[in-house]
Amino acid sequence: MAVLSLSTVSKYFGPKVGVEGIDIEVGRGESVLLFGHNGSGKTTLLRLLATLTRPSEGTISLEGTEFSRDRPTQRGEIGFVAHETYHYEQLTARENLRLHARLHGVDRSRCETQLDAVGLADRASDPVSEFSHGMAKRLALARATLHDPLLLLLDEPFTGLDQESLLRVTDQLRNLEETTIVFATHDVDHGFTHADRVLTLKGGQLVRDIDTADCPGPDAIRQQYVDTPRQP
Ligand SMILES: Nc1ncnc2c1ncn2[C@@H]1O[C@H](COP(=O)(O)OP(=O)(O)OP(=O)(O)O)[C@@H](O)[C@H]1O
Repeated sequence: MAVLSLSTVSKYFGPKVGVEGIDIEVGRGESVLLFGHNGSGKTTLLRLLATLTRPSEGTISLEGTEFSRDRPTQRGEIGFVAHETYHYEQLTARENLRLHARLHGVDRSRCETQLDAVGLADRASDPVSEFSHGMAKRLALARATLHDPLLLLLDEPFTGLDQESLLRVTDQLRNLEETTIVFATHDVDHGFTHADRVLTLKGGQLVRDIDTADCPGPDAIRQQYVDTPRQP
């Protein structure tokens, strides 16, 4: 059974199309790259999957249970690293993770494991306001995976990372074999390395769904990007 199912999902912003008529099934442990021009619907789709916004039409299910329109109960099964990192800037890295641990009923000792995994153990007592962008992003990944979510959503996880942060983040992702991952990135090289499938969006619609195993490499994806003209 698919872990994640979308059936004719659309999201409209007034007359504007966010996404339209999306049908997707994603299996456990599968890693799916969302690809497309600016404005093609990647963030809208991630926000729908994160239950931060509701579809205008269609249904989304996680492990066979449909997201309820009023009160989605699946948030505890989902981890999300958005464009913004949304930390409490005045709190330390450890305090940020402990808050999240309390919220999800996770043992606080796991915070230390996570800080270590993203290479922030020696900065655990520093306020996040003193962190670089890459460090804040690493902490966001530690927070998003702290409660061992079934579904991990990542919006541009590689953007603005220095070499060390990039290695830490990619290492973390590689270790999440059981987690279903949906991520959007313009960094095709890293995206391709971590994806089992590439979904291409255009004007909010899903126009291509290919397994990376059937694709010659990131250049072919890049070429497809060039060949897919922008929506007017
Ligand atoms: N809150 C909103 N109000 C109105 N229109 C919106 C809103 N959010 C998204 N849109 C529109 O929905 C479409 C899809 O936007 P979205 O942010 O999902 O694209 P994207 O593929 O993530 O782009 P990028 O690569 O720039 O991050 C765009 O036309 C955008 O203008």
